[in-house]
Amino acid sequence: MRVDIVSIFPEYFAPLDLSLIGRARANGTLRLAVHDLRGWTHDVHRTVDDTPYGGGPGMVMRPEPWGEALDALTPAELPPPRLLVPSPAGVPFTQALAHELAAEPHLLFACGRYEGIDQRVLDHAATRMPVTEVSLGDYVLFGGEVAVLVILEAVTRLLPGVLGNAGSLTEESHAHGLLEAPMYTKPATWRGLPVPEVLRSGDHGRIARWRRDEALVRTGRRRPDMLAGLDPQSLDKRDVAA
Ligand SMILES: CN1CCCC[C@@H]1Cn1ccc2ccc(-c3n[nH]c(N)c3C#N)cc21
Repeated sequence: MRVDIVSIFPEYFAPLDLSLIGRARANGTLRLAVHDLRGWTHDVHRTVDDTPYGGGPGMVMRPEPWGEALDALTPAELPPPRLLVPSPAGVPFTQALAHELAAEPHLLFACGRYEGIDQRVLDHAATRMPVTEVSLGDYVLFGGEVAVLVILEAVTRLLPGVLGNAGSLTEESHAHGLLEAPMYTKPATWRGLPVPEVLRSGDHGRIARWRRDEALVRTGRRRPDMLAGLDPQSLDKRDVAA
């Protein structure tokens, strides 16, 4: 997968040299490049923002540098990338969308700042590539960089070979529509608190049932909305009893 990121704070993405993403880049699974939007400005002050038409607080990101940046990163001889624009007004970023993005050959992230990017940048881009405005959640950040870090981590871990134990992808929260069951490791008792006996029983059927039951209870208590969205086909009669 090829990933291009455009931002006025390219240094935000230094952490992408670390850990599993760093390894994915080193082995070629992920080909990532970060670009400074100011590289597409032509004035001495390298201006990327201006006052909003219609008035109001703050500044808006000018369309010209963005237009030139997106042109430079979407050469006509290559298939167009999917443009992702983090925004509080975007569609919710979910595990399902992470899987969708993990299947894309080329992602192009546009990190806005200030009050956002001039809408015409997205409208013009949509005439030549798929554009998705995406939101991490119902809270407000300073800009899109943190969102790109989150999205990139969620997507990269789904790429083949990135996670050593691909099995963990099938057992984690949101993978099967439920929150993950509680996890334990040694010692068997810690500060007087024991590990649930079933997890030390060696009975894998009982363990799987216990984990399923715990996941259902935890999801019902913390995220009843997820239970409502669960495919009834994925439940069995023992779940109903749980
Ligand atoms: C505060 N300021 C005036 C109100 C509008 C937003 C603006 C700040 N801002 C500029 C670019 C930009 C991109 C993403 C986000 C963002 N906030 N919350 C999310 N879940 C986000 C995502 N993903 C915020 C951004």
